[in-house]
Amino acid sequence: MSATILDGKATKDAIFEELRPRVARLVEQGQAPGLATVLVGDDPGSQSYVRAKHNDCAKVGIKSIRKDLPADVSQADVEAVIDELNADPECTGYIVQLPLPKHLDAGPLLERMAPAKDADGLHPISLGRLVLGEEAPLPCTPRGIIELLRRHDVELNGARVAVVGRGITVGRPIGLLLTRRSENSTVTLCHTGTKDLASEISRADVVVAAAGVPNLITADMVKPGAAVLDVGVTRTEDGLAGDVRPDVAEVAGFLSPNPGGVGPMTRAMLLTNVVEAAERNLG
Ligand SMILES: Nc1nc(=O)c2c([nH]1)NC[C@@H]1CN(c3ccc(C(=O)N[C@@H](CCC(=O)O)C(=O)O)cc3)C=[N+]21
Repeated sequence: MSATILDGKATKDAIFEELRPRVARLVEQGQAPGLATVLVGDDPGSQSYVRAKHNDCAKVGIKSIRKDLPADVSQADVEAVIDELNADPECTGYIVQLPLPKHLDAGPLLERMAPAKDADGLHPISLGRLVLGEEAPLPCTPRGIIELLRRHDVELNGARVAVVGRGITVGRPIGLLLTRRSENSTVTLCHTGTKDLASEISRADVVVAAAGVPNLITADMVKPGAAVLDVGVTRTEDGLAGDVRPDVAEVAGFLSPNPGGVGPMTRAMLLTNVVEAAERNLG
């Protein structure tokens, strides 16, 4: 048996097709969505992610604005850029690309962003609204994972989901989404303090591997037929490695590859958040 591939790239393309007419309608109504990115420094990985986001915007007709700042920019100068984007009517949503250089204090910068323009869904106000069950932009990677599963008819209602990793962008928030009534999953959050990871994984119908530990999830742990999402990426001497060992494909029912899985879905959800924010502005 070999797993059905959860193709994030093709699914992203399908979502872009759905966004294009919504963007055109917003433009007609004078509410053109505009995504801005704030990028500090010249990390090649970050630069390539940001470039991809601007290419995506061009594909669906969203205006995009780039704020590229030098690696040694001061906290005050980043604050000034954030204030400028908060005030700019052409920017309806934006992100500050993470990680930021160590001399910058990320928390106060992210909190300074206007919550209505939070395209990542990671602003403390957005995360608070998610906990409260209020409408808010949703964190892009968790939302992308759920969308990828839904579009491949993977059952979430009543499913046992094992999440591995408690990071802010994926592991911590995804349980909030999956345990809403609309998803109705039962979630176990595993982390470095988990006593028996293999036994937690073996019970799961869906495994979300977001630990950033290469090959952490192995075929012997996975319940036959389970859906496994490889979210972690680590740069190793032999190139990029995911959290899921390739032999998992022989046991899993569904597998999201890395690259080509959750990464493109994250970008599709970023643009979805921007379009939805512009639609909310229309009322
Ligand atoms: N404020 C902020 N928001 C983010 O969403 C954010 C961030 N900072 N910092 C870094 C991480 C990482 N991230 C990725 C998004 C898409 C791909 C993606 O599309 N990857 C392609 C491959 C792209 C390539 O090969 O370069 C794939 O998986 O197929 C990867 C990684 C978003 N992040």
